[in-house]
Amino acid sequence: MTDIKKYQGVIPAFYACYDEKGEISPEGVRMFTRHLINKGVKGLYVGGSSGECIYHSVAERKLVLENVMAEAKGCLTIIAHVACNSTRDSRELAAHAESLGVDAIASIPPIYFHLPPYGIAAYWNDISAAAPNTDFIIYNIPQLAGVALTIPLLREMRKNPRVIGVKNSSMPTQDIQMWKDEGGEDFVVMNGPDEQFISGLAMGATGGIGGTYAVMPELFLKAYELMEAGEVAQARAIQNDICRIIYKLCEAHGNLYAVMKAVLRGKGLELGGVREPLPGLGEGDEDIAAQASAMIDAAIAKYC
Ligand SMILES: CC(=O)N[C@H](C=O)[C@@H](O)[C@H](O)[C@H](O)CO
Ligand SMILES: CC(=O)C(=O)O
Repeated sequence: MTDIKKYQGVIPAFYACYDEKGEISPEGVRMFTRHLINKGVKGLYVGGSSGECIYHSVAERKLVLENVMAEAKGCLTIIAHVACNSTRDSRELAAHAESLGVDAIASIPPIYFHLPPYGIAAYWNDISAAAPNTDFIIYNIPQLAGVALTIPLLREMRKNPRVIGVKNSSMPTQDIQMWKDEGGEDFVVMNGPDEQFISGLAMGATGGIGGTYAVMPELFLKAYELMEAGEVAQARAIQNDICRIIYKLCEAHGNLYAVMKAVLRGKGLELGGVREPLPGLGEGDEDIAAQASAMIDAAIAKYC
């Protein structure tokens, strides 16, 4: 039986941490993990989109997870995203994640080739079978993966007792309602789009996993707390500020993750840049990061 409480709350997506040469920095990973533990988040989503997983080798992804676990095991809920292009590599990461004692593994659908539903189910079940004692979370992100979760596919996947939930990054919050209704009371459904955090919660999401949480965890934690308490008006005020901050971050020429790491750099946390082909910071982007950082500080001072 899943302990749904483990997934109730704010789970930042972990960023890739590089040294000055652009290699994975184990020290950076540990420092960033400690930083987020100190902020009071519920857990971490490691090796997902925000973790730049698709640009990392299997060995690099293991190194990241090992260093996160060294700091966070036993004090945070850890969800390791393990999907690679091939089932073979994904299974290797799944088994590795289980050996480290993560709470759950997660997987996007197979990318590039749009496989039929039975091919997607086989991929997910093969990955899950490589971590036979670990919860499995389906990652639905149709706008990037190119294929979407459907109710028939979810029904098929729920024959696997390890499938405990969906991380839903599609834009309709209606999808959250559908997965939750199909899965039942104890089924975990995590909100993806940070711009709709409180709407996802209102539709019944268990909690959220998001790419921008790590630059402003205080705001997401406060919004979550207010939604739990039924204080929707104040939660909405925070959500509005969160959205304005995200729009500011997205004004930059550089990739969102590069800008968010610039924000964290300004707060004393050096996590490096982003791996190519993601565009790094361009002219004027430092200013945008500084403006976003000031907006974050002001919102924290106002609400937290
Ligand atoms: C498409 C995508 O990456 N979605 C992320 C996960 O659901 C979000 O957390 C975004 O990073 C966030 O909403 C910013 O747009
Ligand atoms: C943002 C997110 O959900 C990810 O990193 O996959």
